[in-house]
Amino acid sequence: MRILVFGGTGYIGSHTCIELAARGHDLVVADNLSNSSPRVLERLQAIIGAPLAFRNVDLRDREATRTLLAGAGFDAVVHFAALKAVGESCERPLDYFDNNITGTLNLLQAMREAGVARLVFSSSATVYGDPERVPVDEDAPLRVTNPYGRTKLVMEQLIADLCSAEPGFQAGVLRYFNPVGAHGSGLIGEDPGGVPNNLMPYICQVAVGRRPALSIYGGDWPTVDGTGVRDYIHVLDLARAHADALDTLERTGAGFTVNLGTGTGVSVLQLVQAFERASGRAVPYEIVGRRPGDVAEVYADPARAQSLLGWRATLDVDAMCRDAWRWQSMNPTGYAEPG
Ligand SMILES: NC(=O)c1ccc[n+]([C@@H]2O[C@H](COP(=O)([O-])OP(=O)(O)OC[C@H]3O[C@@H](n4cnc5c(N)ncnc54)[C@H](O)[C@@H]3O)[C@@H](O)[C@H]2O)c1
Ligand SMILES: O=c1ccn([C@@H]2O[C@H](COP(=O)(O)OP(=O)(O)O[C@H]3O[C@H](CO)[C@@H](O)[C@H](O)[C@H]3O)[C@@H](O)[C@H]2O)c(=O)[nH]1
Repeated sequence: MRILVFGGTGYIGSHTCIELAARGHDLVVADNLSNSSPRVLERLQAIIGAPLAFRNVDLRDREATRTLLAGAGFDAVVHFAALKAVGESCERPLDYFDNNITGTLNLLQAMREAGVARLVFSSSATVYGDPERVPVDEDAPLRVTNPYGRTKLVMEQLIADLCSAEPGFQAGVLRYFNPVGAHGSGLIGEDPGGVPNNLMPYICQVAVGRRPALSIYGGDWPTVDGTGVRDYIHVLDLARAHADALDTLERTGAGFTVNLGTGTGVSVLQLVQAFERASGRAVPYEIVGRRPGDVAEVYADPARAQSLLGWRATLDVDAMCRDAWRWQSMNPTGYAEPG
């Protein structure tokens, strides 16, 4: 298939490009580089062993998005491009609505005009808010707790309405749990700007000496050891799911919404210990107050992804930590030049 990967220089998009290229697809990567480095492209080309077409396009630019798709012969679009920081979305909700929702509308319109009828969309477990029970399956009530989550829910709904109105249009909606880890080459990985919001990149930066200690947000949650429990999933497993989702859309002609998680909950302390084992480095931490908006325990029921896509996660927490550490130790300052 000829595939447009929007947001393809980002963390999950870049790993997915490798999987799609390995399966013989012809790729065009588009991104406005608002949260990724152009260096990703060089690294991707080194891993793939072939040139990779890149277009610097902002999804908010409707004309540029139309031009990108028009007559380009794409069979499908994989749509990663979004702003994703929960705290920032509370401070700047309009930017999130504009970037994520308007951007997605522009993309859907451009797809329609260009006759591209297959979409794989990055959604998030954030659409479940604070779930009533775990594991969470796809029929659990949807309720969001912040503007970022709202954009994901609205985008899912817009896509569902379009699929109902136009039976030829098919979408695979993928609800990711907590993506971590990196490609085994150590050449690409997660490189958040500023202070990391998420646990694994924070642990990596402590282990590599960029930050003194991890703050653990709460030691009194009703969980196995009092710290928050999440479903961490290796980004390589996640990448594979996108290729499987495209194959499933092509094979069945029917859209779907699936959770992508391992089905296993891991606490903050368990992740810290696994990381220390994998890296041989100490990760000093202190337990501080709870972070506003956090919940005790969220992990997936991944059964639907297995039955519909034939996909299940195969890489465990030790592999996630080993690969995250390889990336961080080979690139202590991420994609930026050290110094
Ligand atoms: N990483 C997570 O924890 C997580 C969890 C659930 C869902 N998701 C979703 O998965 C997708 C990918 O996440 P990621 O972790 O790779 O994030 P990322 O920020 O690394 O990648 C997103 C990419 O999209 C690009 N982009 C953003 N707005 C754009 C625009 N208007 N036009 C063109 N490009 C634009 C950014 O420059 C970046 O390269 C996002 O939609 C995110 O919301 C991520
Ligand atoms: O410095 C830190 C960072 C996180 N945590 C804890 O670690 C766990 C995981 O936190 P984080 O990595 O921030 O993930 P989530 O809070 O689960 O949120 C992520 O996963 C959600 C579900 O996919 C998405 O909606 C969010 O956008 C994404 O940030 C939670 O218990 C946090 O309290 C700490 O203790 N210290």
